Amino acid sequence: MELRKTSLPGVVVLTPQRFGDHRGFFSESWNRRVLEAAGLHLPEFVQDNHSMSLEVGTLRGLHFQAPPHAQGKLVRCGRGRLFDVAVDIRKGSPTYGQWVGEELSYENGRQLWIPAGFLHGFVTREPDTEIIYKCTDHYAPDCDGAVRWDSCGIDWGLKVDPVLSEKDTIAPQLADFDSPFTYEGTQA
Ligand SMILES: Cc1cn([C@H]2C[C@H](O)[C@@H](COP(=O)(O)OP(=O)(O)O[C@H]3O[C@@H](C)C(=O)[C@@H](O)[C@H]3O)O2)c(=O)[nH]c1=O
Repeated sequence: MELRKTSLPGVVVLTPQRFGDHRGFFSESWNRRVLEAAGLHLPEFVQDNHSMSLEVGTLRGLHFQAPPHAQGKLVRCGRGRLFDVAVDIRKGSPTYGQWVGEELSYENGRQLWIPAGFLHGFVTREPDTEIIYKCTDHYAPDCDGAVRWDSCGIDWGLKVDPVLSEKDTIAPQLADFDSPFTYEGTQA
């Protein structure tokens, strides 16, 4: 397991080991003991999500769940290729409003750990791209929230207009958004 810090403290890129042979490969996509030995202590996960997006340029985000159902997410790509993004929305954080992005693909096997207190979103870079992510809290529609994808200065690398949900089209701009999160220092 290889761990790489990003420019946002707490957001980490993980690359699990792959064992290739004539059949293909084997990889432990999640192993708490291995991660803890490498120094990353993550909260308990209670829900796994899986979605597929048909078209290149499908953009889902930027999403969060507010406390008391805030979610940390461990994200990977099951098929295809996507650009995954986290934005710090913890009030008082030295990196409030800053973003990091990482390309996650079936080929590279990378994962992104996004703690609670960050927006999450992604755009697909191949047709039929699948994303799979573990969450630290259950889905709570009443706590569900979104910020406009184009209000955080993110370079999505888009070559076409994104395919969006209705909810994501009408989300507020980051500048008009009153975040429910407060900075409490860097945490897993
Ligand atoms: C997120 C979620 C949605 N749903 C339902 C609600 C709705 O009918 C349908 C589609 O929901 P959405 O449009 O919110 O799906 P989507 O736009 O893919 O939302 C997801 O985007 C990424 C970026 C995230 O980080 C996730 O947490 C989640 O917000 O699935 C669940 O049943 N459980 C869940 O955990």
